[in-house]
Amino acid sequence: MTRLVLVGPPGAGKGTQAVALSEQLRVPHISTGELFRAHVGQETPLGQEAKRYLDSGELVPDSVTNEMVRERLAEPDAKAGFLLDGFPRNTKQAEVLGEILGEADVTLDAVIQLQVPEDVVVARLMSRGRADDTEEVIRRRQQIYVSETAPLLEYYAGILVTVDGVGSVEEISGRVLKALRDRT
Ligand SMILES: Nc1ncnc2c1ncn2[C@@H]1O[C@H](COP(=O)(O)OP(=O)(O)O)[C@@H](O)[C@H]1O
Repeated sequence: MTRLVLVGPPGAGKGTQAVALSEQLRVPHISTGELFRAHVGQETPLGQEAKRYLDSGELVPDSVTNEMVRERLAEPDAKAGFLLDGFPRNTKQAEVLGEILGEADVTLDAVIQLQVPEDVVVARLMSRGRADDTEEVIRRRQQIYVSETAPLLEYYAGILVTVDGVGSVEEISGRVLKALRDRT
């Protein structure tokens, strides 16, 4: 049970849970948002391309995102497993992920959905204060989640594990680990 994807609206706590879960499961945490922010911070060509999308809350074009993920998954530490956070974010990206894994003859074990009511999500984001956490950009990211990312729940219906994302960090990671155990 080591190749996992974490899905949930912005503010669902994916990043926080991913850190806790990747420690417990001993797999690398791969966050596309963090990878993009690192590129922007280091002013790489990819970062220069991605910056305006991050600033506005739009998705970075699939061609850029997919290549970045492909390279990250090719690194040795991702061979035995990974926890993807923020990717895929639409069904096209999910298809590309399927191709990347197919080339290595492996498949996803589970897609974990963190379920959090929208008012809780917005309150969390407003108090977080990251550069892209202004009200307008938050609203745009939520819209994109509904229109682009939520269809993944259908796409992954067969391996979807839905977990209540309201509670303490430990409570929620405990729920995820239990749900993964109960599944097999
Ligand atoms: N898979 C992806 N495809 C396209 N853009 C992405 C992807 N992952 C992250 N991004 C970009 O990075 C931004 C921040 O992502 P992330 O850190 O996951 O934040 P959040 O989960 O709060 O939306 C997104 O708004 C988007 O611009």
